[in-house]
Formats: sequence, structure tokens, C-alpha cells
Amino acid sequence: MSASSSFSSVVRKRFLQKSSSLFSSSFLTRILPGSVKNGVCASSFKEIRTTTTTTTATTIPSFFVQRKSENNWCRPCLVTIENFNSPSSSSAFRRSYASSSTELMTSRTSPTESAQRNNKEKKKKNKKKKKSSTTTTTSKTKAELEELKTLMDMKKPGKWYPLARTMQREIILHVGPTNSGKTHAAMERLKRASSGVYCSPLRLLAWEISESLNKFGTKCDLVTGQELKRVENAEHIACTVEMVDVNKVVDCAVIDEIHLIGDDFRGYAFTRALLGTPALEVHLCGDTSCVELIEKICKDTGDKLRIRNYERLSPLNVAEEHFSKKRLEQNIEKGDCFVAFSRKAVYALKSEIERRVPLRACVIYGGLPPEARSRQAELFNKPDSGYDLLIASDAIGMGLNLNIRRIIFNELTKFDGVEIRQLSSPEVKQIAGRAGRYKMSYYDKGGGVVTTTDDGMVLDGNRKNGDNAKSDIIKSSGVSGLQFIQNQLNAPVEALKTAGLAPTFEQILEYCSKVEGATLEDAMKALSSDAIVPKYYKMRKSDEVIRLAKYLENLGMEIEDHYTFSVSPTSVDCLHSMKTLMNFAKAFLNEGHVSVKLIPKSVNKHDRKSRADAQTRMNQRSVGILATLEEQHRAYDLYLWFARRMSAQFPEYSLAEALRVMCAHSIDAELQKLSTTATIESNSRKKKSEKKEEGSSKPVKQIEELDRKILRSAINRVNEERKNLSLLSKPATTKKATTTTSRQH
Ligand SMILES: Nc1ncnc2c1ncn2[C@@H]1O[C@H](COP(=O)(O)OP(=O)(O)OP(=O)(O)O)[C@@H](O)[C@H]1O
Repeated sequence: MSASSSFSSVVRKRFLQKSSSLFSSSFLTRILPGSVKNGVCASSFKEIRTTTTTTTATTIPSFFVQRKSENNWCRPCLVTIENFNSPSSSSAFRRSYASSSTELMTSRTSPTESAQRNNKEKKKKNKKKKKSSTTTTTSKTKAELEELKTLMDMKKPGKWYPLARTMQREIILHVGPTNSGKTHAAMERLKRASSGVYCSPLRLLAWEISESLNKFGTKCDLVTGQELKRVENAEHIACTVEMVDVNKVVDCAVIDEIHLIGDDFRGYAFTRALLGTPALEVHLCGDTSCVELIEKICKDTGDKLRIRNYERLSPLNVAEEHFSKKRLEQNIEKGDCFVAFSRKAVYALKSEIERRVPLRACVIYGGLPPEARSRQAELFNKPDSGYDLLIASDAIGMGLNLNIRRIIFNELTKFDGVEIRQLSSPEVKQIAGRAGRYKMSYYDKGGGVVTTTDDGMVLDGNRKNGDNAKSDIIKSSGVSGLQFIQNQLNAPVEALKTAGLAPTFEQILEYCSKVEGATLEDAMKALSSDAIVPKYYKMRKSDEVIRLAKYLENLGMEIEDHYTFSVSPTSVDCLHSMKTLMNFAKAFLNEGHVSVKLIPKSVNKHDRKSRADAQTRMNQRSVGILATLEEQHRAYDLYLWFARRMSAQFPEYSLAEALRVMCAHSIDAELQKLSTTATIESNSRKKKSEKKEEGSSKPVKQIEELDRKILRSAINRVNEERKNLSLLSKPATTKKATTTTSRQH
């Protein structure tokens, strides 16, 4: 069988089902000058045909695919099989195709069928496992080893993604420090393009961009792991970087915070977006650390690269004196943002500050849902909201436009999941850079200021182990907190050495089929450690995925489902998250459909026997409630994530969405309460007028009213979902299948 016909059999079916890339004939002529033969892309072309396309260098077999969409035939789509012909990367196309489709894997069977099939598979697998545990990978033949070697060969990522490779792309790299206008420049271009995609490192940022593009009049869809919001006739998409469609051709793409390409965990998604986005113009925004790496990658792909350098738009000064917490009452000013690196520290600071001064503080930290973060940012930015301070973790370093005058580092070290370490230079630059944002209140009043509290320098004998270590680092460095900040801001940018890559599901499948008895965990470990990649690439750190794969292994899922569950956004260190995942997995296997009701209740872990004063106990209780709400919110998010991929098995999408909205509003209300109680106390101590108290409880009432409205709409949705569920309990009906599928696409 020739390469092209084997390719055809593999891909034909999948393309008919899924291809959504649309080309016009004029577009094809533009991307492949003089190469489109005999009018292949004429509008009358109505089926898949194998043909030959001549590029400037070689003759390569390719496909023109056309798909019927509602009443009209779509324009044809071109796929080359250059990589398919190369023995060293026999599945290069499938790999690149899969890398888009695995982001949104859909189930192909009805829930009942799936449950039955899963049970059978489970038994079969357990039998197979027992057998194969004796025949280990040591008994591999030479041919098998050769095949494995081929699978591990990922020496040419620059040749993957055939669709992008057929295009003459222009890459424009916008580099500069924070607040230098690089994203603004790229967005100006995107707004005016006839079609485009914005790839965001954060969901929050994707929401903001889709909202601002729609407001501007450029219709824009929103696509994240959990959401899909279609706008009629939209030609633009704002998505999280993991969700970018490498099969959809657009005129212009923007990949924000491209320096994250070097991140050990998420870097692979940026690499995929960079290599695979089929756009004529690709704008990359980031700091100067990634210039050399991008140059190397573009050399491999053959894309034209232009670099544009930017300077900071407003000054950023290090204060002459540190911020003395002892004299907090005298030193604090509106527009101050205190930075701490744990949820606990953020709330402790908020409580302390609100007790001592009659000002209220917003909070922003990683665990806070994006909706709540966005509302906290809005409250802080609004001049008359009653919130003038911000207490935040490094979650403010990216995305949010905040009206900060002064950044005050309360800590200069952070726990990074492994150890307590000093803040790195890029971290200090990214966080400090938030002060004095261009075109906001303080940029023309001397710009931004950065300082530290005295905590950064003083060694406190009463501190616990971790805290002592924290002080020791600073002490041993022999510099004061302010000097440390100045040094980190002045430090030259360190060039990124490697870009992330991740094994795709197709490769994992291939590994499991080649190595008898290999589990998902084995495949991921082997592919992460043994894959051969160019020296400026690295395989993604998959520790969490591997841990989840291991955790779920004994359930005996089909490998495809096992993979989907393992890559789900489950926090392995959170008991509630793990329990939720296990409940979902068991119901998925045994019932074939999963209900939101399976999300376990969160337990409020606040210390009821605390001997603190009444006020502190009240605050502790609120912080405890917030923690449980955050857990619940993450669980609804997880449900939505699955519902986007397996809509038939996770049918309660709208219910989960309504509950998530309610939960986010409850978080807002609890945050308001937390501020209100602290402010009331602070006010009464300072004998302030009662007027302020009334004002402060008003937003709480508004939010409660909003919650009631959402609750009512949620009840309506529940009733609707129940109707759907009763349909589900009958033998698989076509009606169900159509409703769920239409929601996905
Ligand atoms: N030419 C401009 N006209 C109006 N506003 C601008 C202009 N350039 C930048 N801004 C505004 O300045 C702020 C910073 O710009 P932008 O977000 O593009 O910077 P950046 O370099 O991408 O920063 P960061 O990496 O910190 O996000 C934004 O609020 C942006 O809207």
C-alpha cells in the first residue's frame, strides 16, 4: 500500500467528520503561489480527492477536502502528507492532527453503550494485565525496538503541522518589558484583520479579549477548556492557548505571553500554537528572553520572522525607603498593592490592614475563580467603589489591567511546590511592572513605585521552620529587601534555552500497541524521558498527569477515556478535587452518564476551637467558607471541562454552568462580608459615622439579590436537565445525541 493510500484510509473518515478548515481559491493561490493545479480548488469540487501539489521545493501528495455544511458546500481544505512519507515520522500528520483533536476529544458512543463496553473492557484488561505482567518489555524483538525508536524520534517538530507548513507565514515578534504596549499593537492588527485568533495564557484574559473585541464591533467567539460561546457570523476567536484550532485558517493570530513557551508544564501548548496555527500573520508578544529561541524555531519552520522592540511606557521607580508596617497607618496610601504568596498570607494581610486603617482591600490570588478575580479587579479600579487597596499573589503578574500606584512586596520568597526560594528576576519584573500602568490614574503622576515591607529583611526568632528558611535566604544574600528588588529589576534578561513539547494521545496509543502490557503511565513516562528531541526543545513535565493516570489505573478504563481523565484539570493535591474525579470516573464507567450531584460537599476546615477574639474568629470562618466555595467552583469547572469533551456522558452542562455562576457570586458576597465586618470594626474603633456602614452593606444586598435571580434560573435549568436525564435513562435516543453534539460544535 502506498503512503498516500494508507494516509487516505487513516485520515479520510476523520476529515469528513471533523475538518473545519476553510480555504478560498484565492487564498490557496496566495499561500502556494503557482502551485494549485488545474483549478482543484474550484467551488464545484465536492469530495475528497488525492492529488499532487507542487510547492517551490518539492512535489508532495496532498488532499483537498470538502465538507457539506448545512445547505452549502464548504470551500476545500488542503492537507499535505510530506511528513507521512518520511519513515522517521510515520505518524507525523496524525500526531499533529491529533494534537488538535485531543484537546477536545468527543465520545463516539451513547452513554449506555459506553458503560457496557467499559465493563467488558475492564474485565478483558484485567485478564490481559495479569498475563502481561509476566511478559515484560525486556522480551521485545529487534524489529519492535526499531519501531519504538521511530516512535521516540521527534527530531523535527519544525516539520509538523502540515497545514501551517504549506503556508508562507510571517511571524512578528513584539518584545519588551511589561507595560510597553506590545499586546496593544498586536491587538490593533487583530481587530482589523478579516479573521483571527487570540491565544491567551489565561481564561480570564480570553474572556476580556472576546468581550473587548465584541464591544469594538469585531465579532468574536470564546473558546476555553470549559466554555464555548459562539457569536453569530464571528470570524474571530479568543481562546486559551491549549484550545487553538490548528486546522482553522485565519488571516491573523496573536499568541500572548509567548515567553511561557519555556515553561516546564504549559510550554508545549505555546509551542503547538506557534508551530501549528495556520495564519498568514502570527503576532507573538512577550519579553526579550525568547528572541533567540523563536529565531531557531522559525528557521526550522521556514517562516519569515520580524522582531519589534518596545520600551516601557511609564517609569517604574524603586522607593528610597522600605514600607514600615509598624507605621502602616501613616504610610499606607490609596492605590497600594501588597504582594504575598499564599492564600493564607493574603487574607492575614487583608485582615490586619483593614483592622488598622479605615480602607478596604480587594484580593486576587491563584485559587480565586477567574470571575471573582475579574470583579475584584473591577472594584479596585473603580474610583468610587469603596475599595482602595489590593492584596494579591503573583496572580496579578499576568493579564489584568490594574490601577496600582505602588507595589509593596510583603515577601521576597515563595514556595514553588518543591522548595522555598527567592523570587526570580522575571517574577519581580512581572509583578513590579503592574505599578503605574499606562493610561491609568498613576502613569502621569510619576509612574509606578515598588518597595518592600520590613519583613523582607528582619530575622524573626519566633518564626516557624519555613519562615526561618525564608529569612535565611534573604539574610545570606547579604542585601536588603530594596537592594534585592533593584538587583532583580536590573538583572539582564536570561535567554530561554528550550521550548516545551508534549507527547500526543496518538503517540501514547502507538506506544501501548507496540509494548505489550504497557499502561498509560508507562507510555507517558517512556515518551517523556526517552523521546529524542532537538536540543532547543524539551518534553513537558507530566508528573501530575502520570499521578492521575496511576490513580485511575485500577478502574480499567479504555485507554482513550483513561487519557482524557488523566489530563483533566484536576488538582492532585486537593482531596476534594480527587474525590470529585473518582466519583465522575466511577459513574462514567458504571452508569454511562455523570450527574453534577456527584460532586461531594466541601467541608469547612476552619478551626472552630480557635481562641482568637470574636472578630478574628468571624474572619476565619469567612475565609473557611471561601475555601469551600473555591473547591466547589473548581469541581463545577471540572464537570464543564468533561461536558465539553463527552457531552453524552456529562449531560448537565447548563446546570453545572448555573451552579458555577452562583458559586462565583457567593464568593463575591463572602468577600464583601469579610471586608464589611473588618471595616465596621475598624470604623467603630475610629468612631466614624454610620453612613459608611450602610454604604458597605449595600453591595452585599445587591449580590444577594443577584444570587436569588441566578438561583431561580438554575432551578429552571435543573428541570430542563431532568427532562433530558429521563430521556437518557431510556435506550439511547437520537434526540439526545443531537442536542449534545450540537452544543459542542
Ligand atoms: N498606543 C496606545 N494607545 C492607548 N493605550 C495604549 C497604547 N499602548 C498601550 N496602551 C495601554 O497601555 C497598557 C499596557 O499596554 P499592553 O498591555 O499592550 O502592554 P504590554 O507590554 O503587553 O504589557 P504586559 O506584558 O504587562 O501585559 C494597556 O492598558 C494598553 O491598553
